[in-house]
Amino acid sequence: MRTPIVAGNWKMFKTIAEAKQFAEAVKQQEEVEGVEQVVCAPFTALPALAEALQGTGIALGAQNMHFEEQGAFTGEISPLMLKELGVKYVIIGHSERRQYFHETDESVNKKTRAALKHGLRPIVCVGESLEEREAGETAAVVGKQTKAALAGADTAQLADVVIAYEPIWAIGTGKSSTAADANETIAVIRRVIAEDFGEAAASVVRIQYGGSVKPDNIASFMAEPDIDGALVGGASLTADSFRGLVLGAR
Ligand SMILES: O=C(CO)COP(=O)(O)O
Repeated sequence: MRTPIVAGNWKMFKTIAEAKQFAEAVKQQEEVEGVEQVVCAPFTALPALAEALQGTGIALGAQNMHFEEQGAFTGEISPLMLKELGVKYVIIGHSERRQYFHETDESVNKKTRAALKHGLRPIVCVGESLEEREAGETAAVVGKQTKAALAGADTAQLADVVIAYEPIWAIGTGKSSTAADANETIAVIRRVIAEDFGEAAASVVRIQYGGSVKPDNIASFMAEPDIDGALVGGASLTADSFRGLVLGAR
């Protein structure tokens, strides 16, 4: 049994004060069992959230990291720095980072392996563009991204890996994939992992859908056999909406 996982990706939203307000609002709510919950916040909000989220059942996540432990890499944050803050998850290779910050399959692979080496759980993002989808290349594109991201990982580490399938055309557009289409592509991802790491390892990897997930559509995705959770942008920004997502994922 794979435990469902709902992760909020706050992107470049929320000051420290706003992040604290979110945590305070969450504390007023009753805890929900049976769903792993993660908030991936901007670096600047992580220290305050590490404290403010204590006792809420929400784990802390980052949105990126460098693959080296330290060095002359101006502006970057290392796995050790995230660990020190109590960060548990880190988003790797989000399509916005691939598109705007030149992340490649190779850097995604280095970061994924570095996260696993340091005991951070990577949420590895894969997904096709609209052009690729219309050309019938979805399975090939996400298959290649998945294989490249996980190359060289230890089979035993796969239980700590989360893959987020986020079709680029569905991100922030209000146009989500159908649950059936998302499940079909996620099944492809699982098959590709099985080719490289075996059926047993592939069966424990959690694979999320992301792209315009809301409290009122998350249940339809969760009803699909291969979808284990969601990576959510816009709808993760308020405590009420985040709770709606978590309740819908049970
Ligand atoms: O990019 C996403 C999460 O990483 C999805 O964003 P939205 O949920 O805002 O579409």
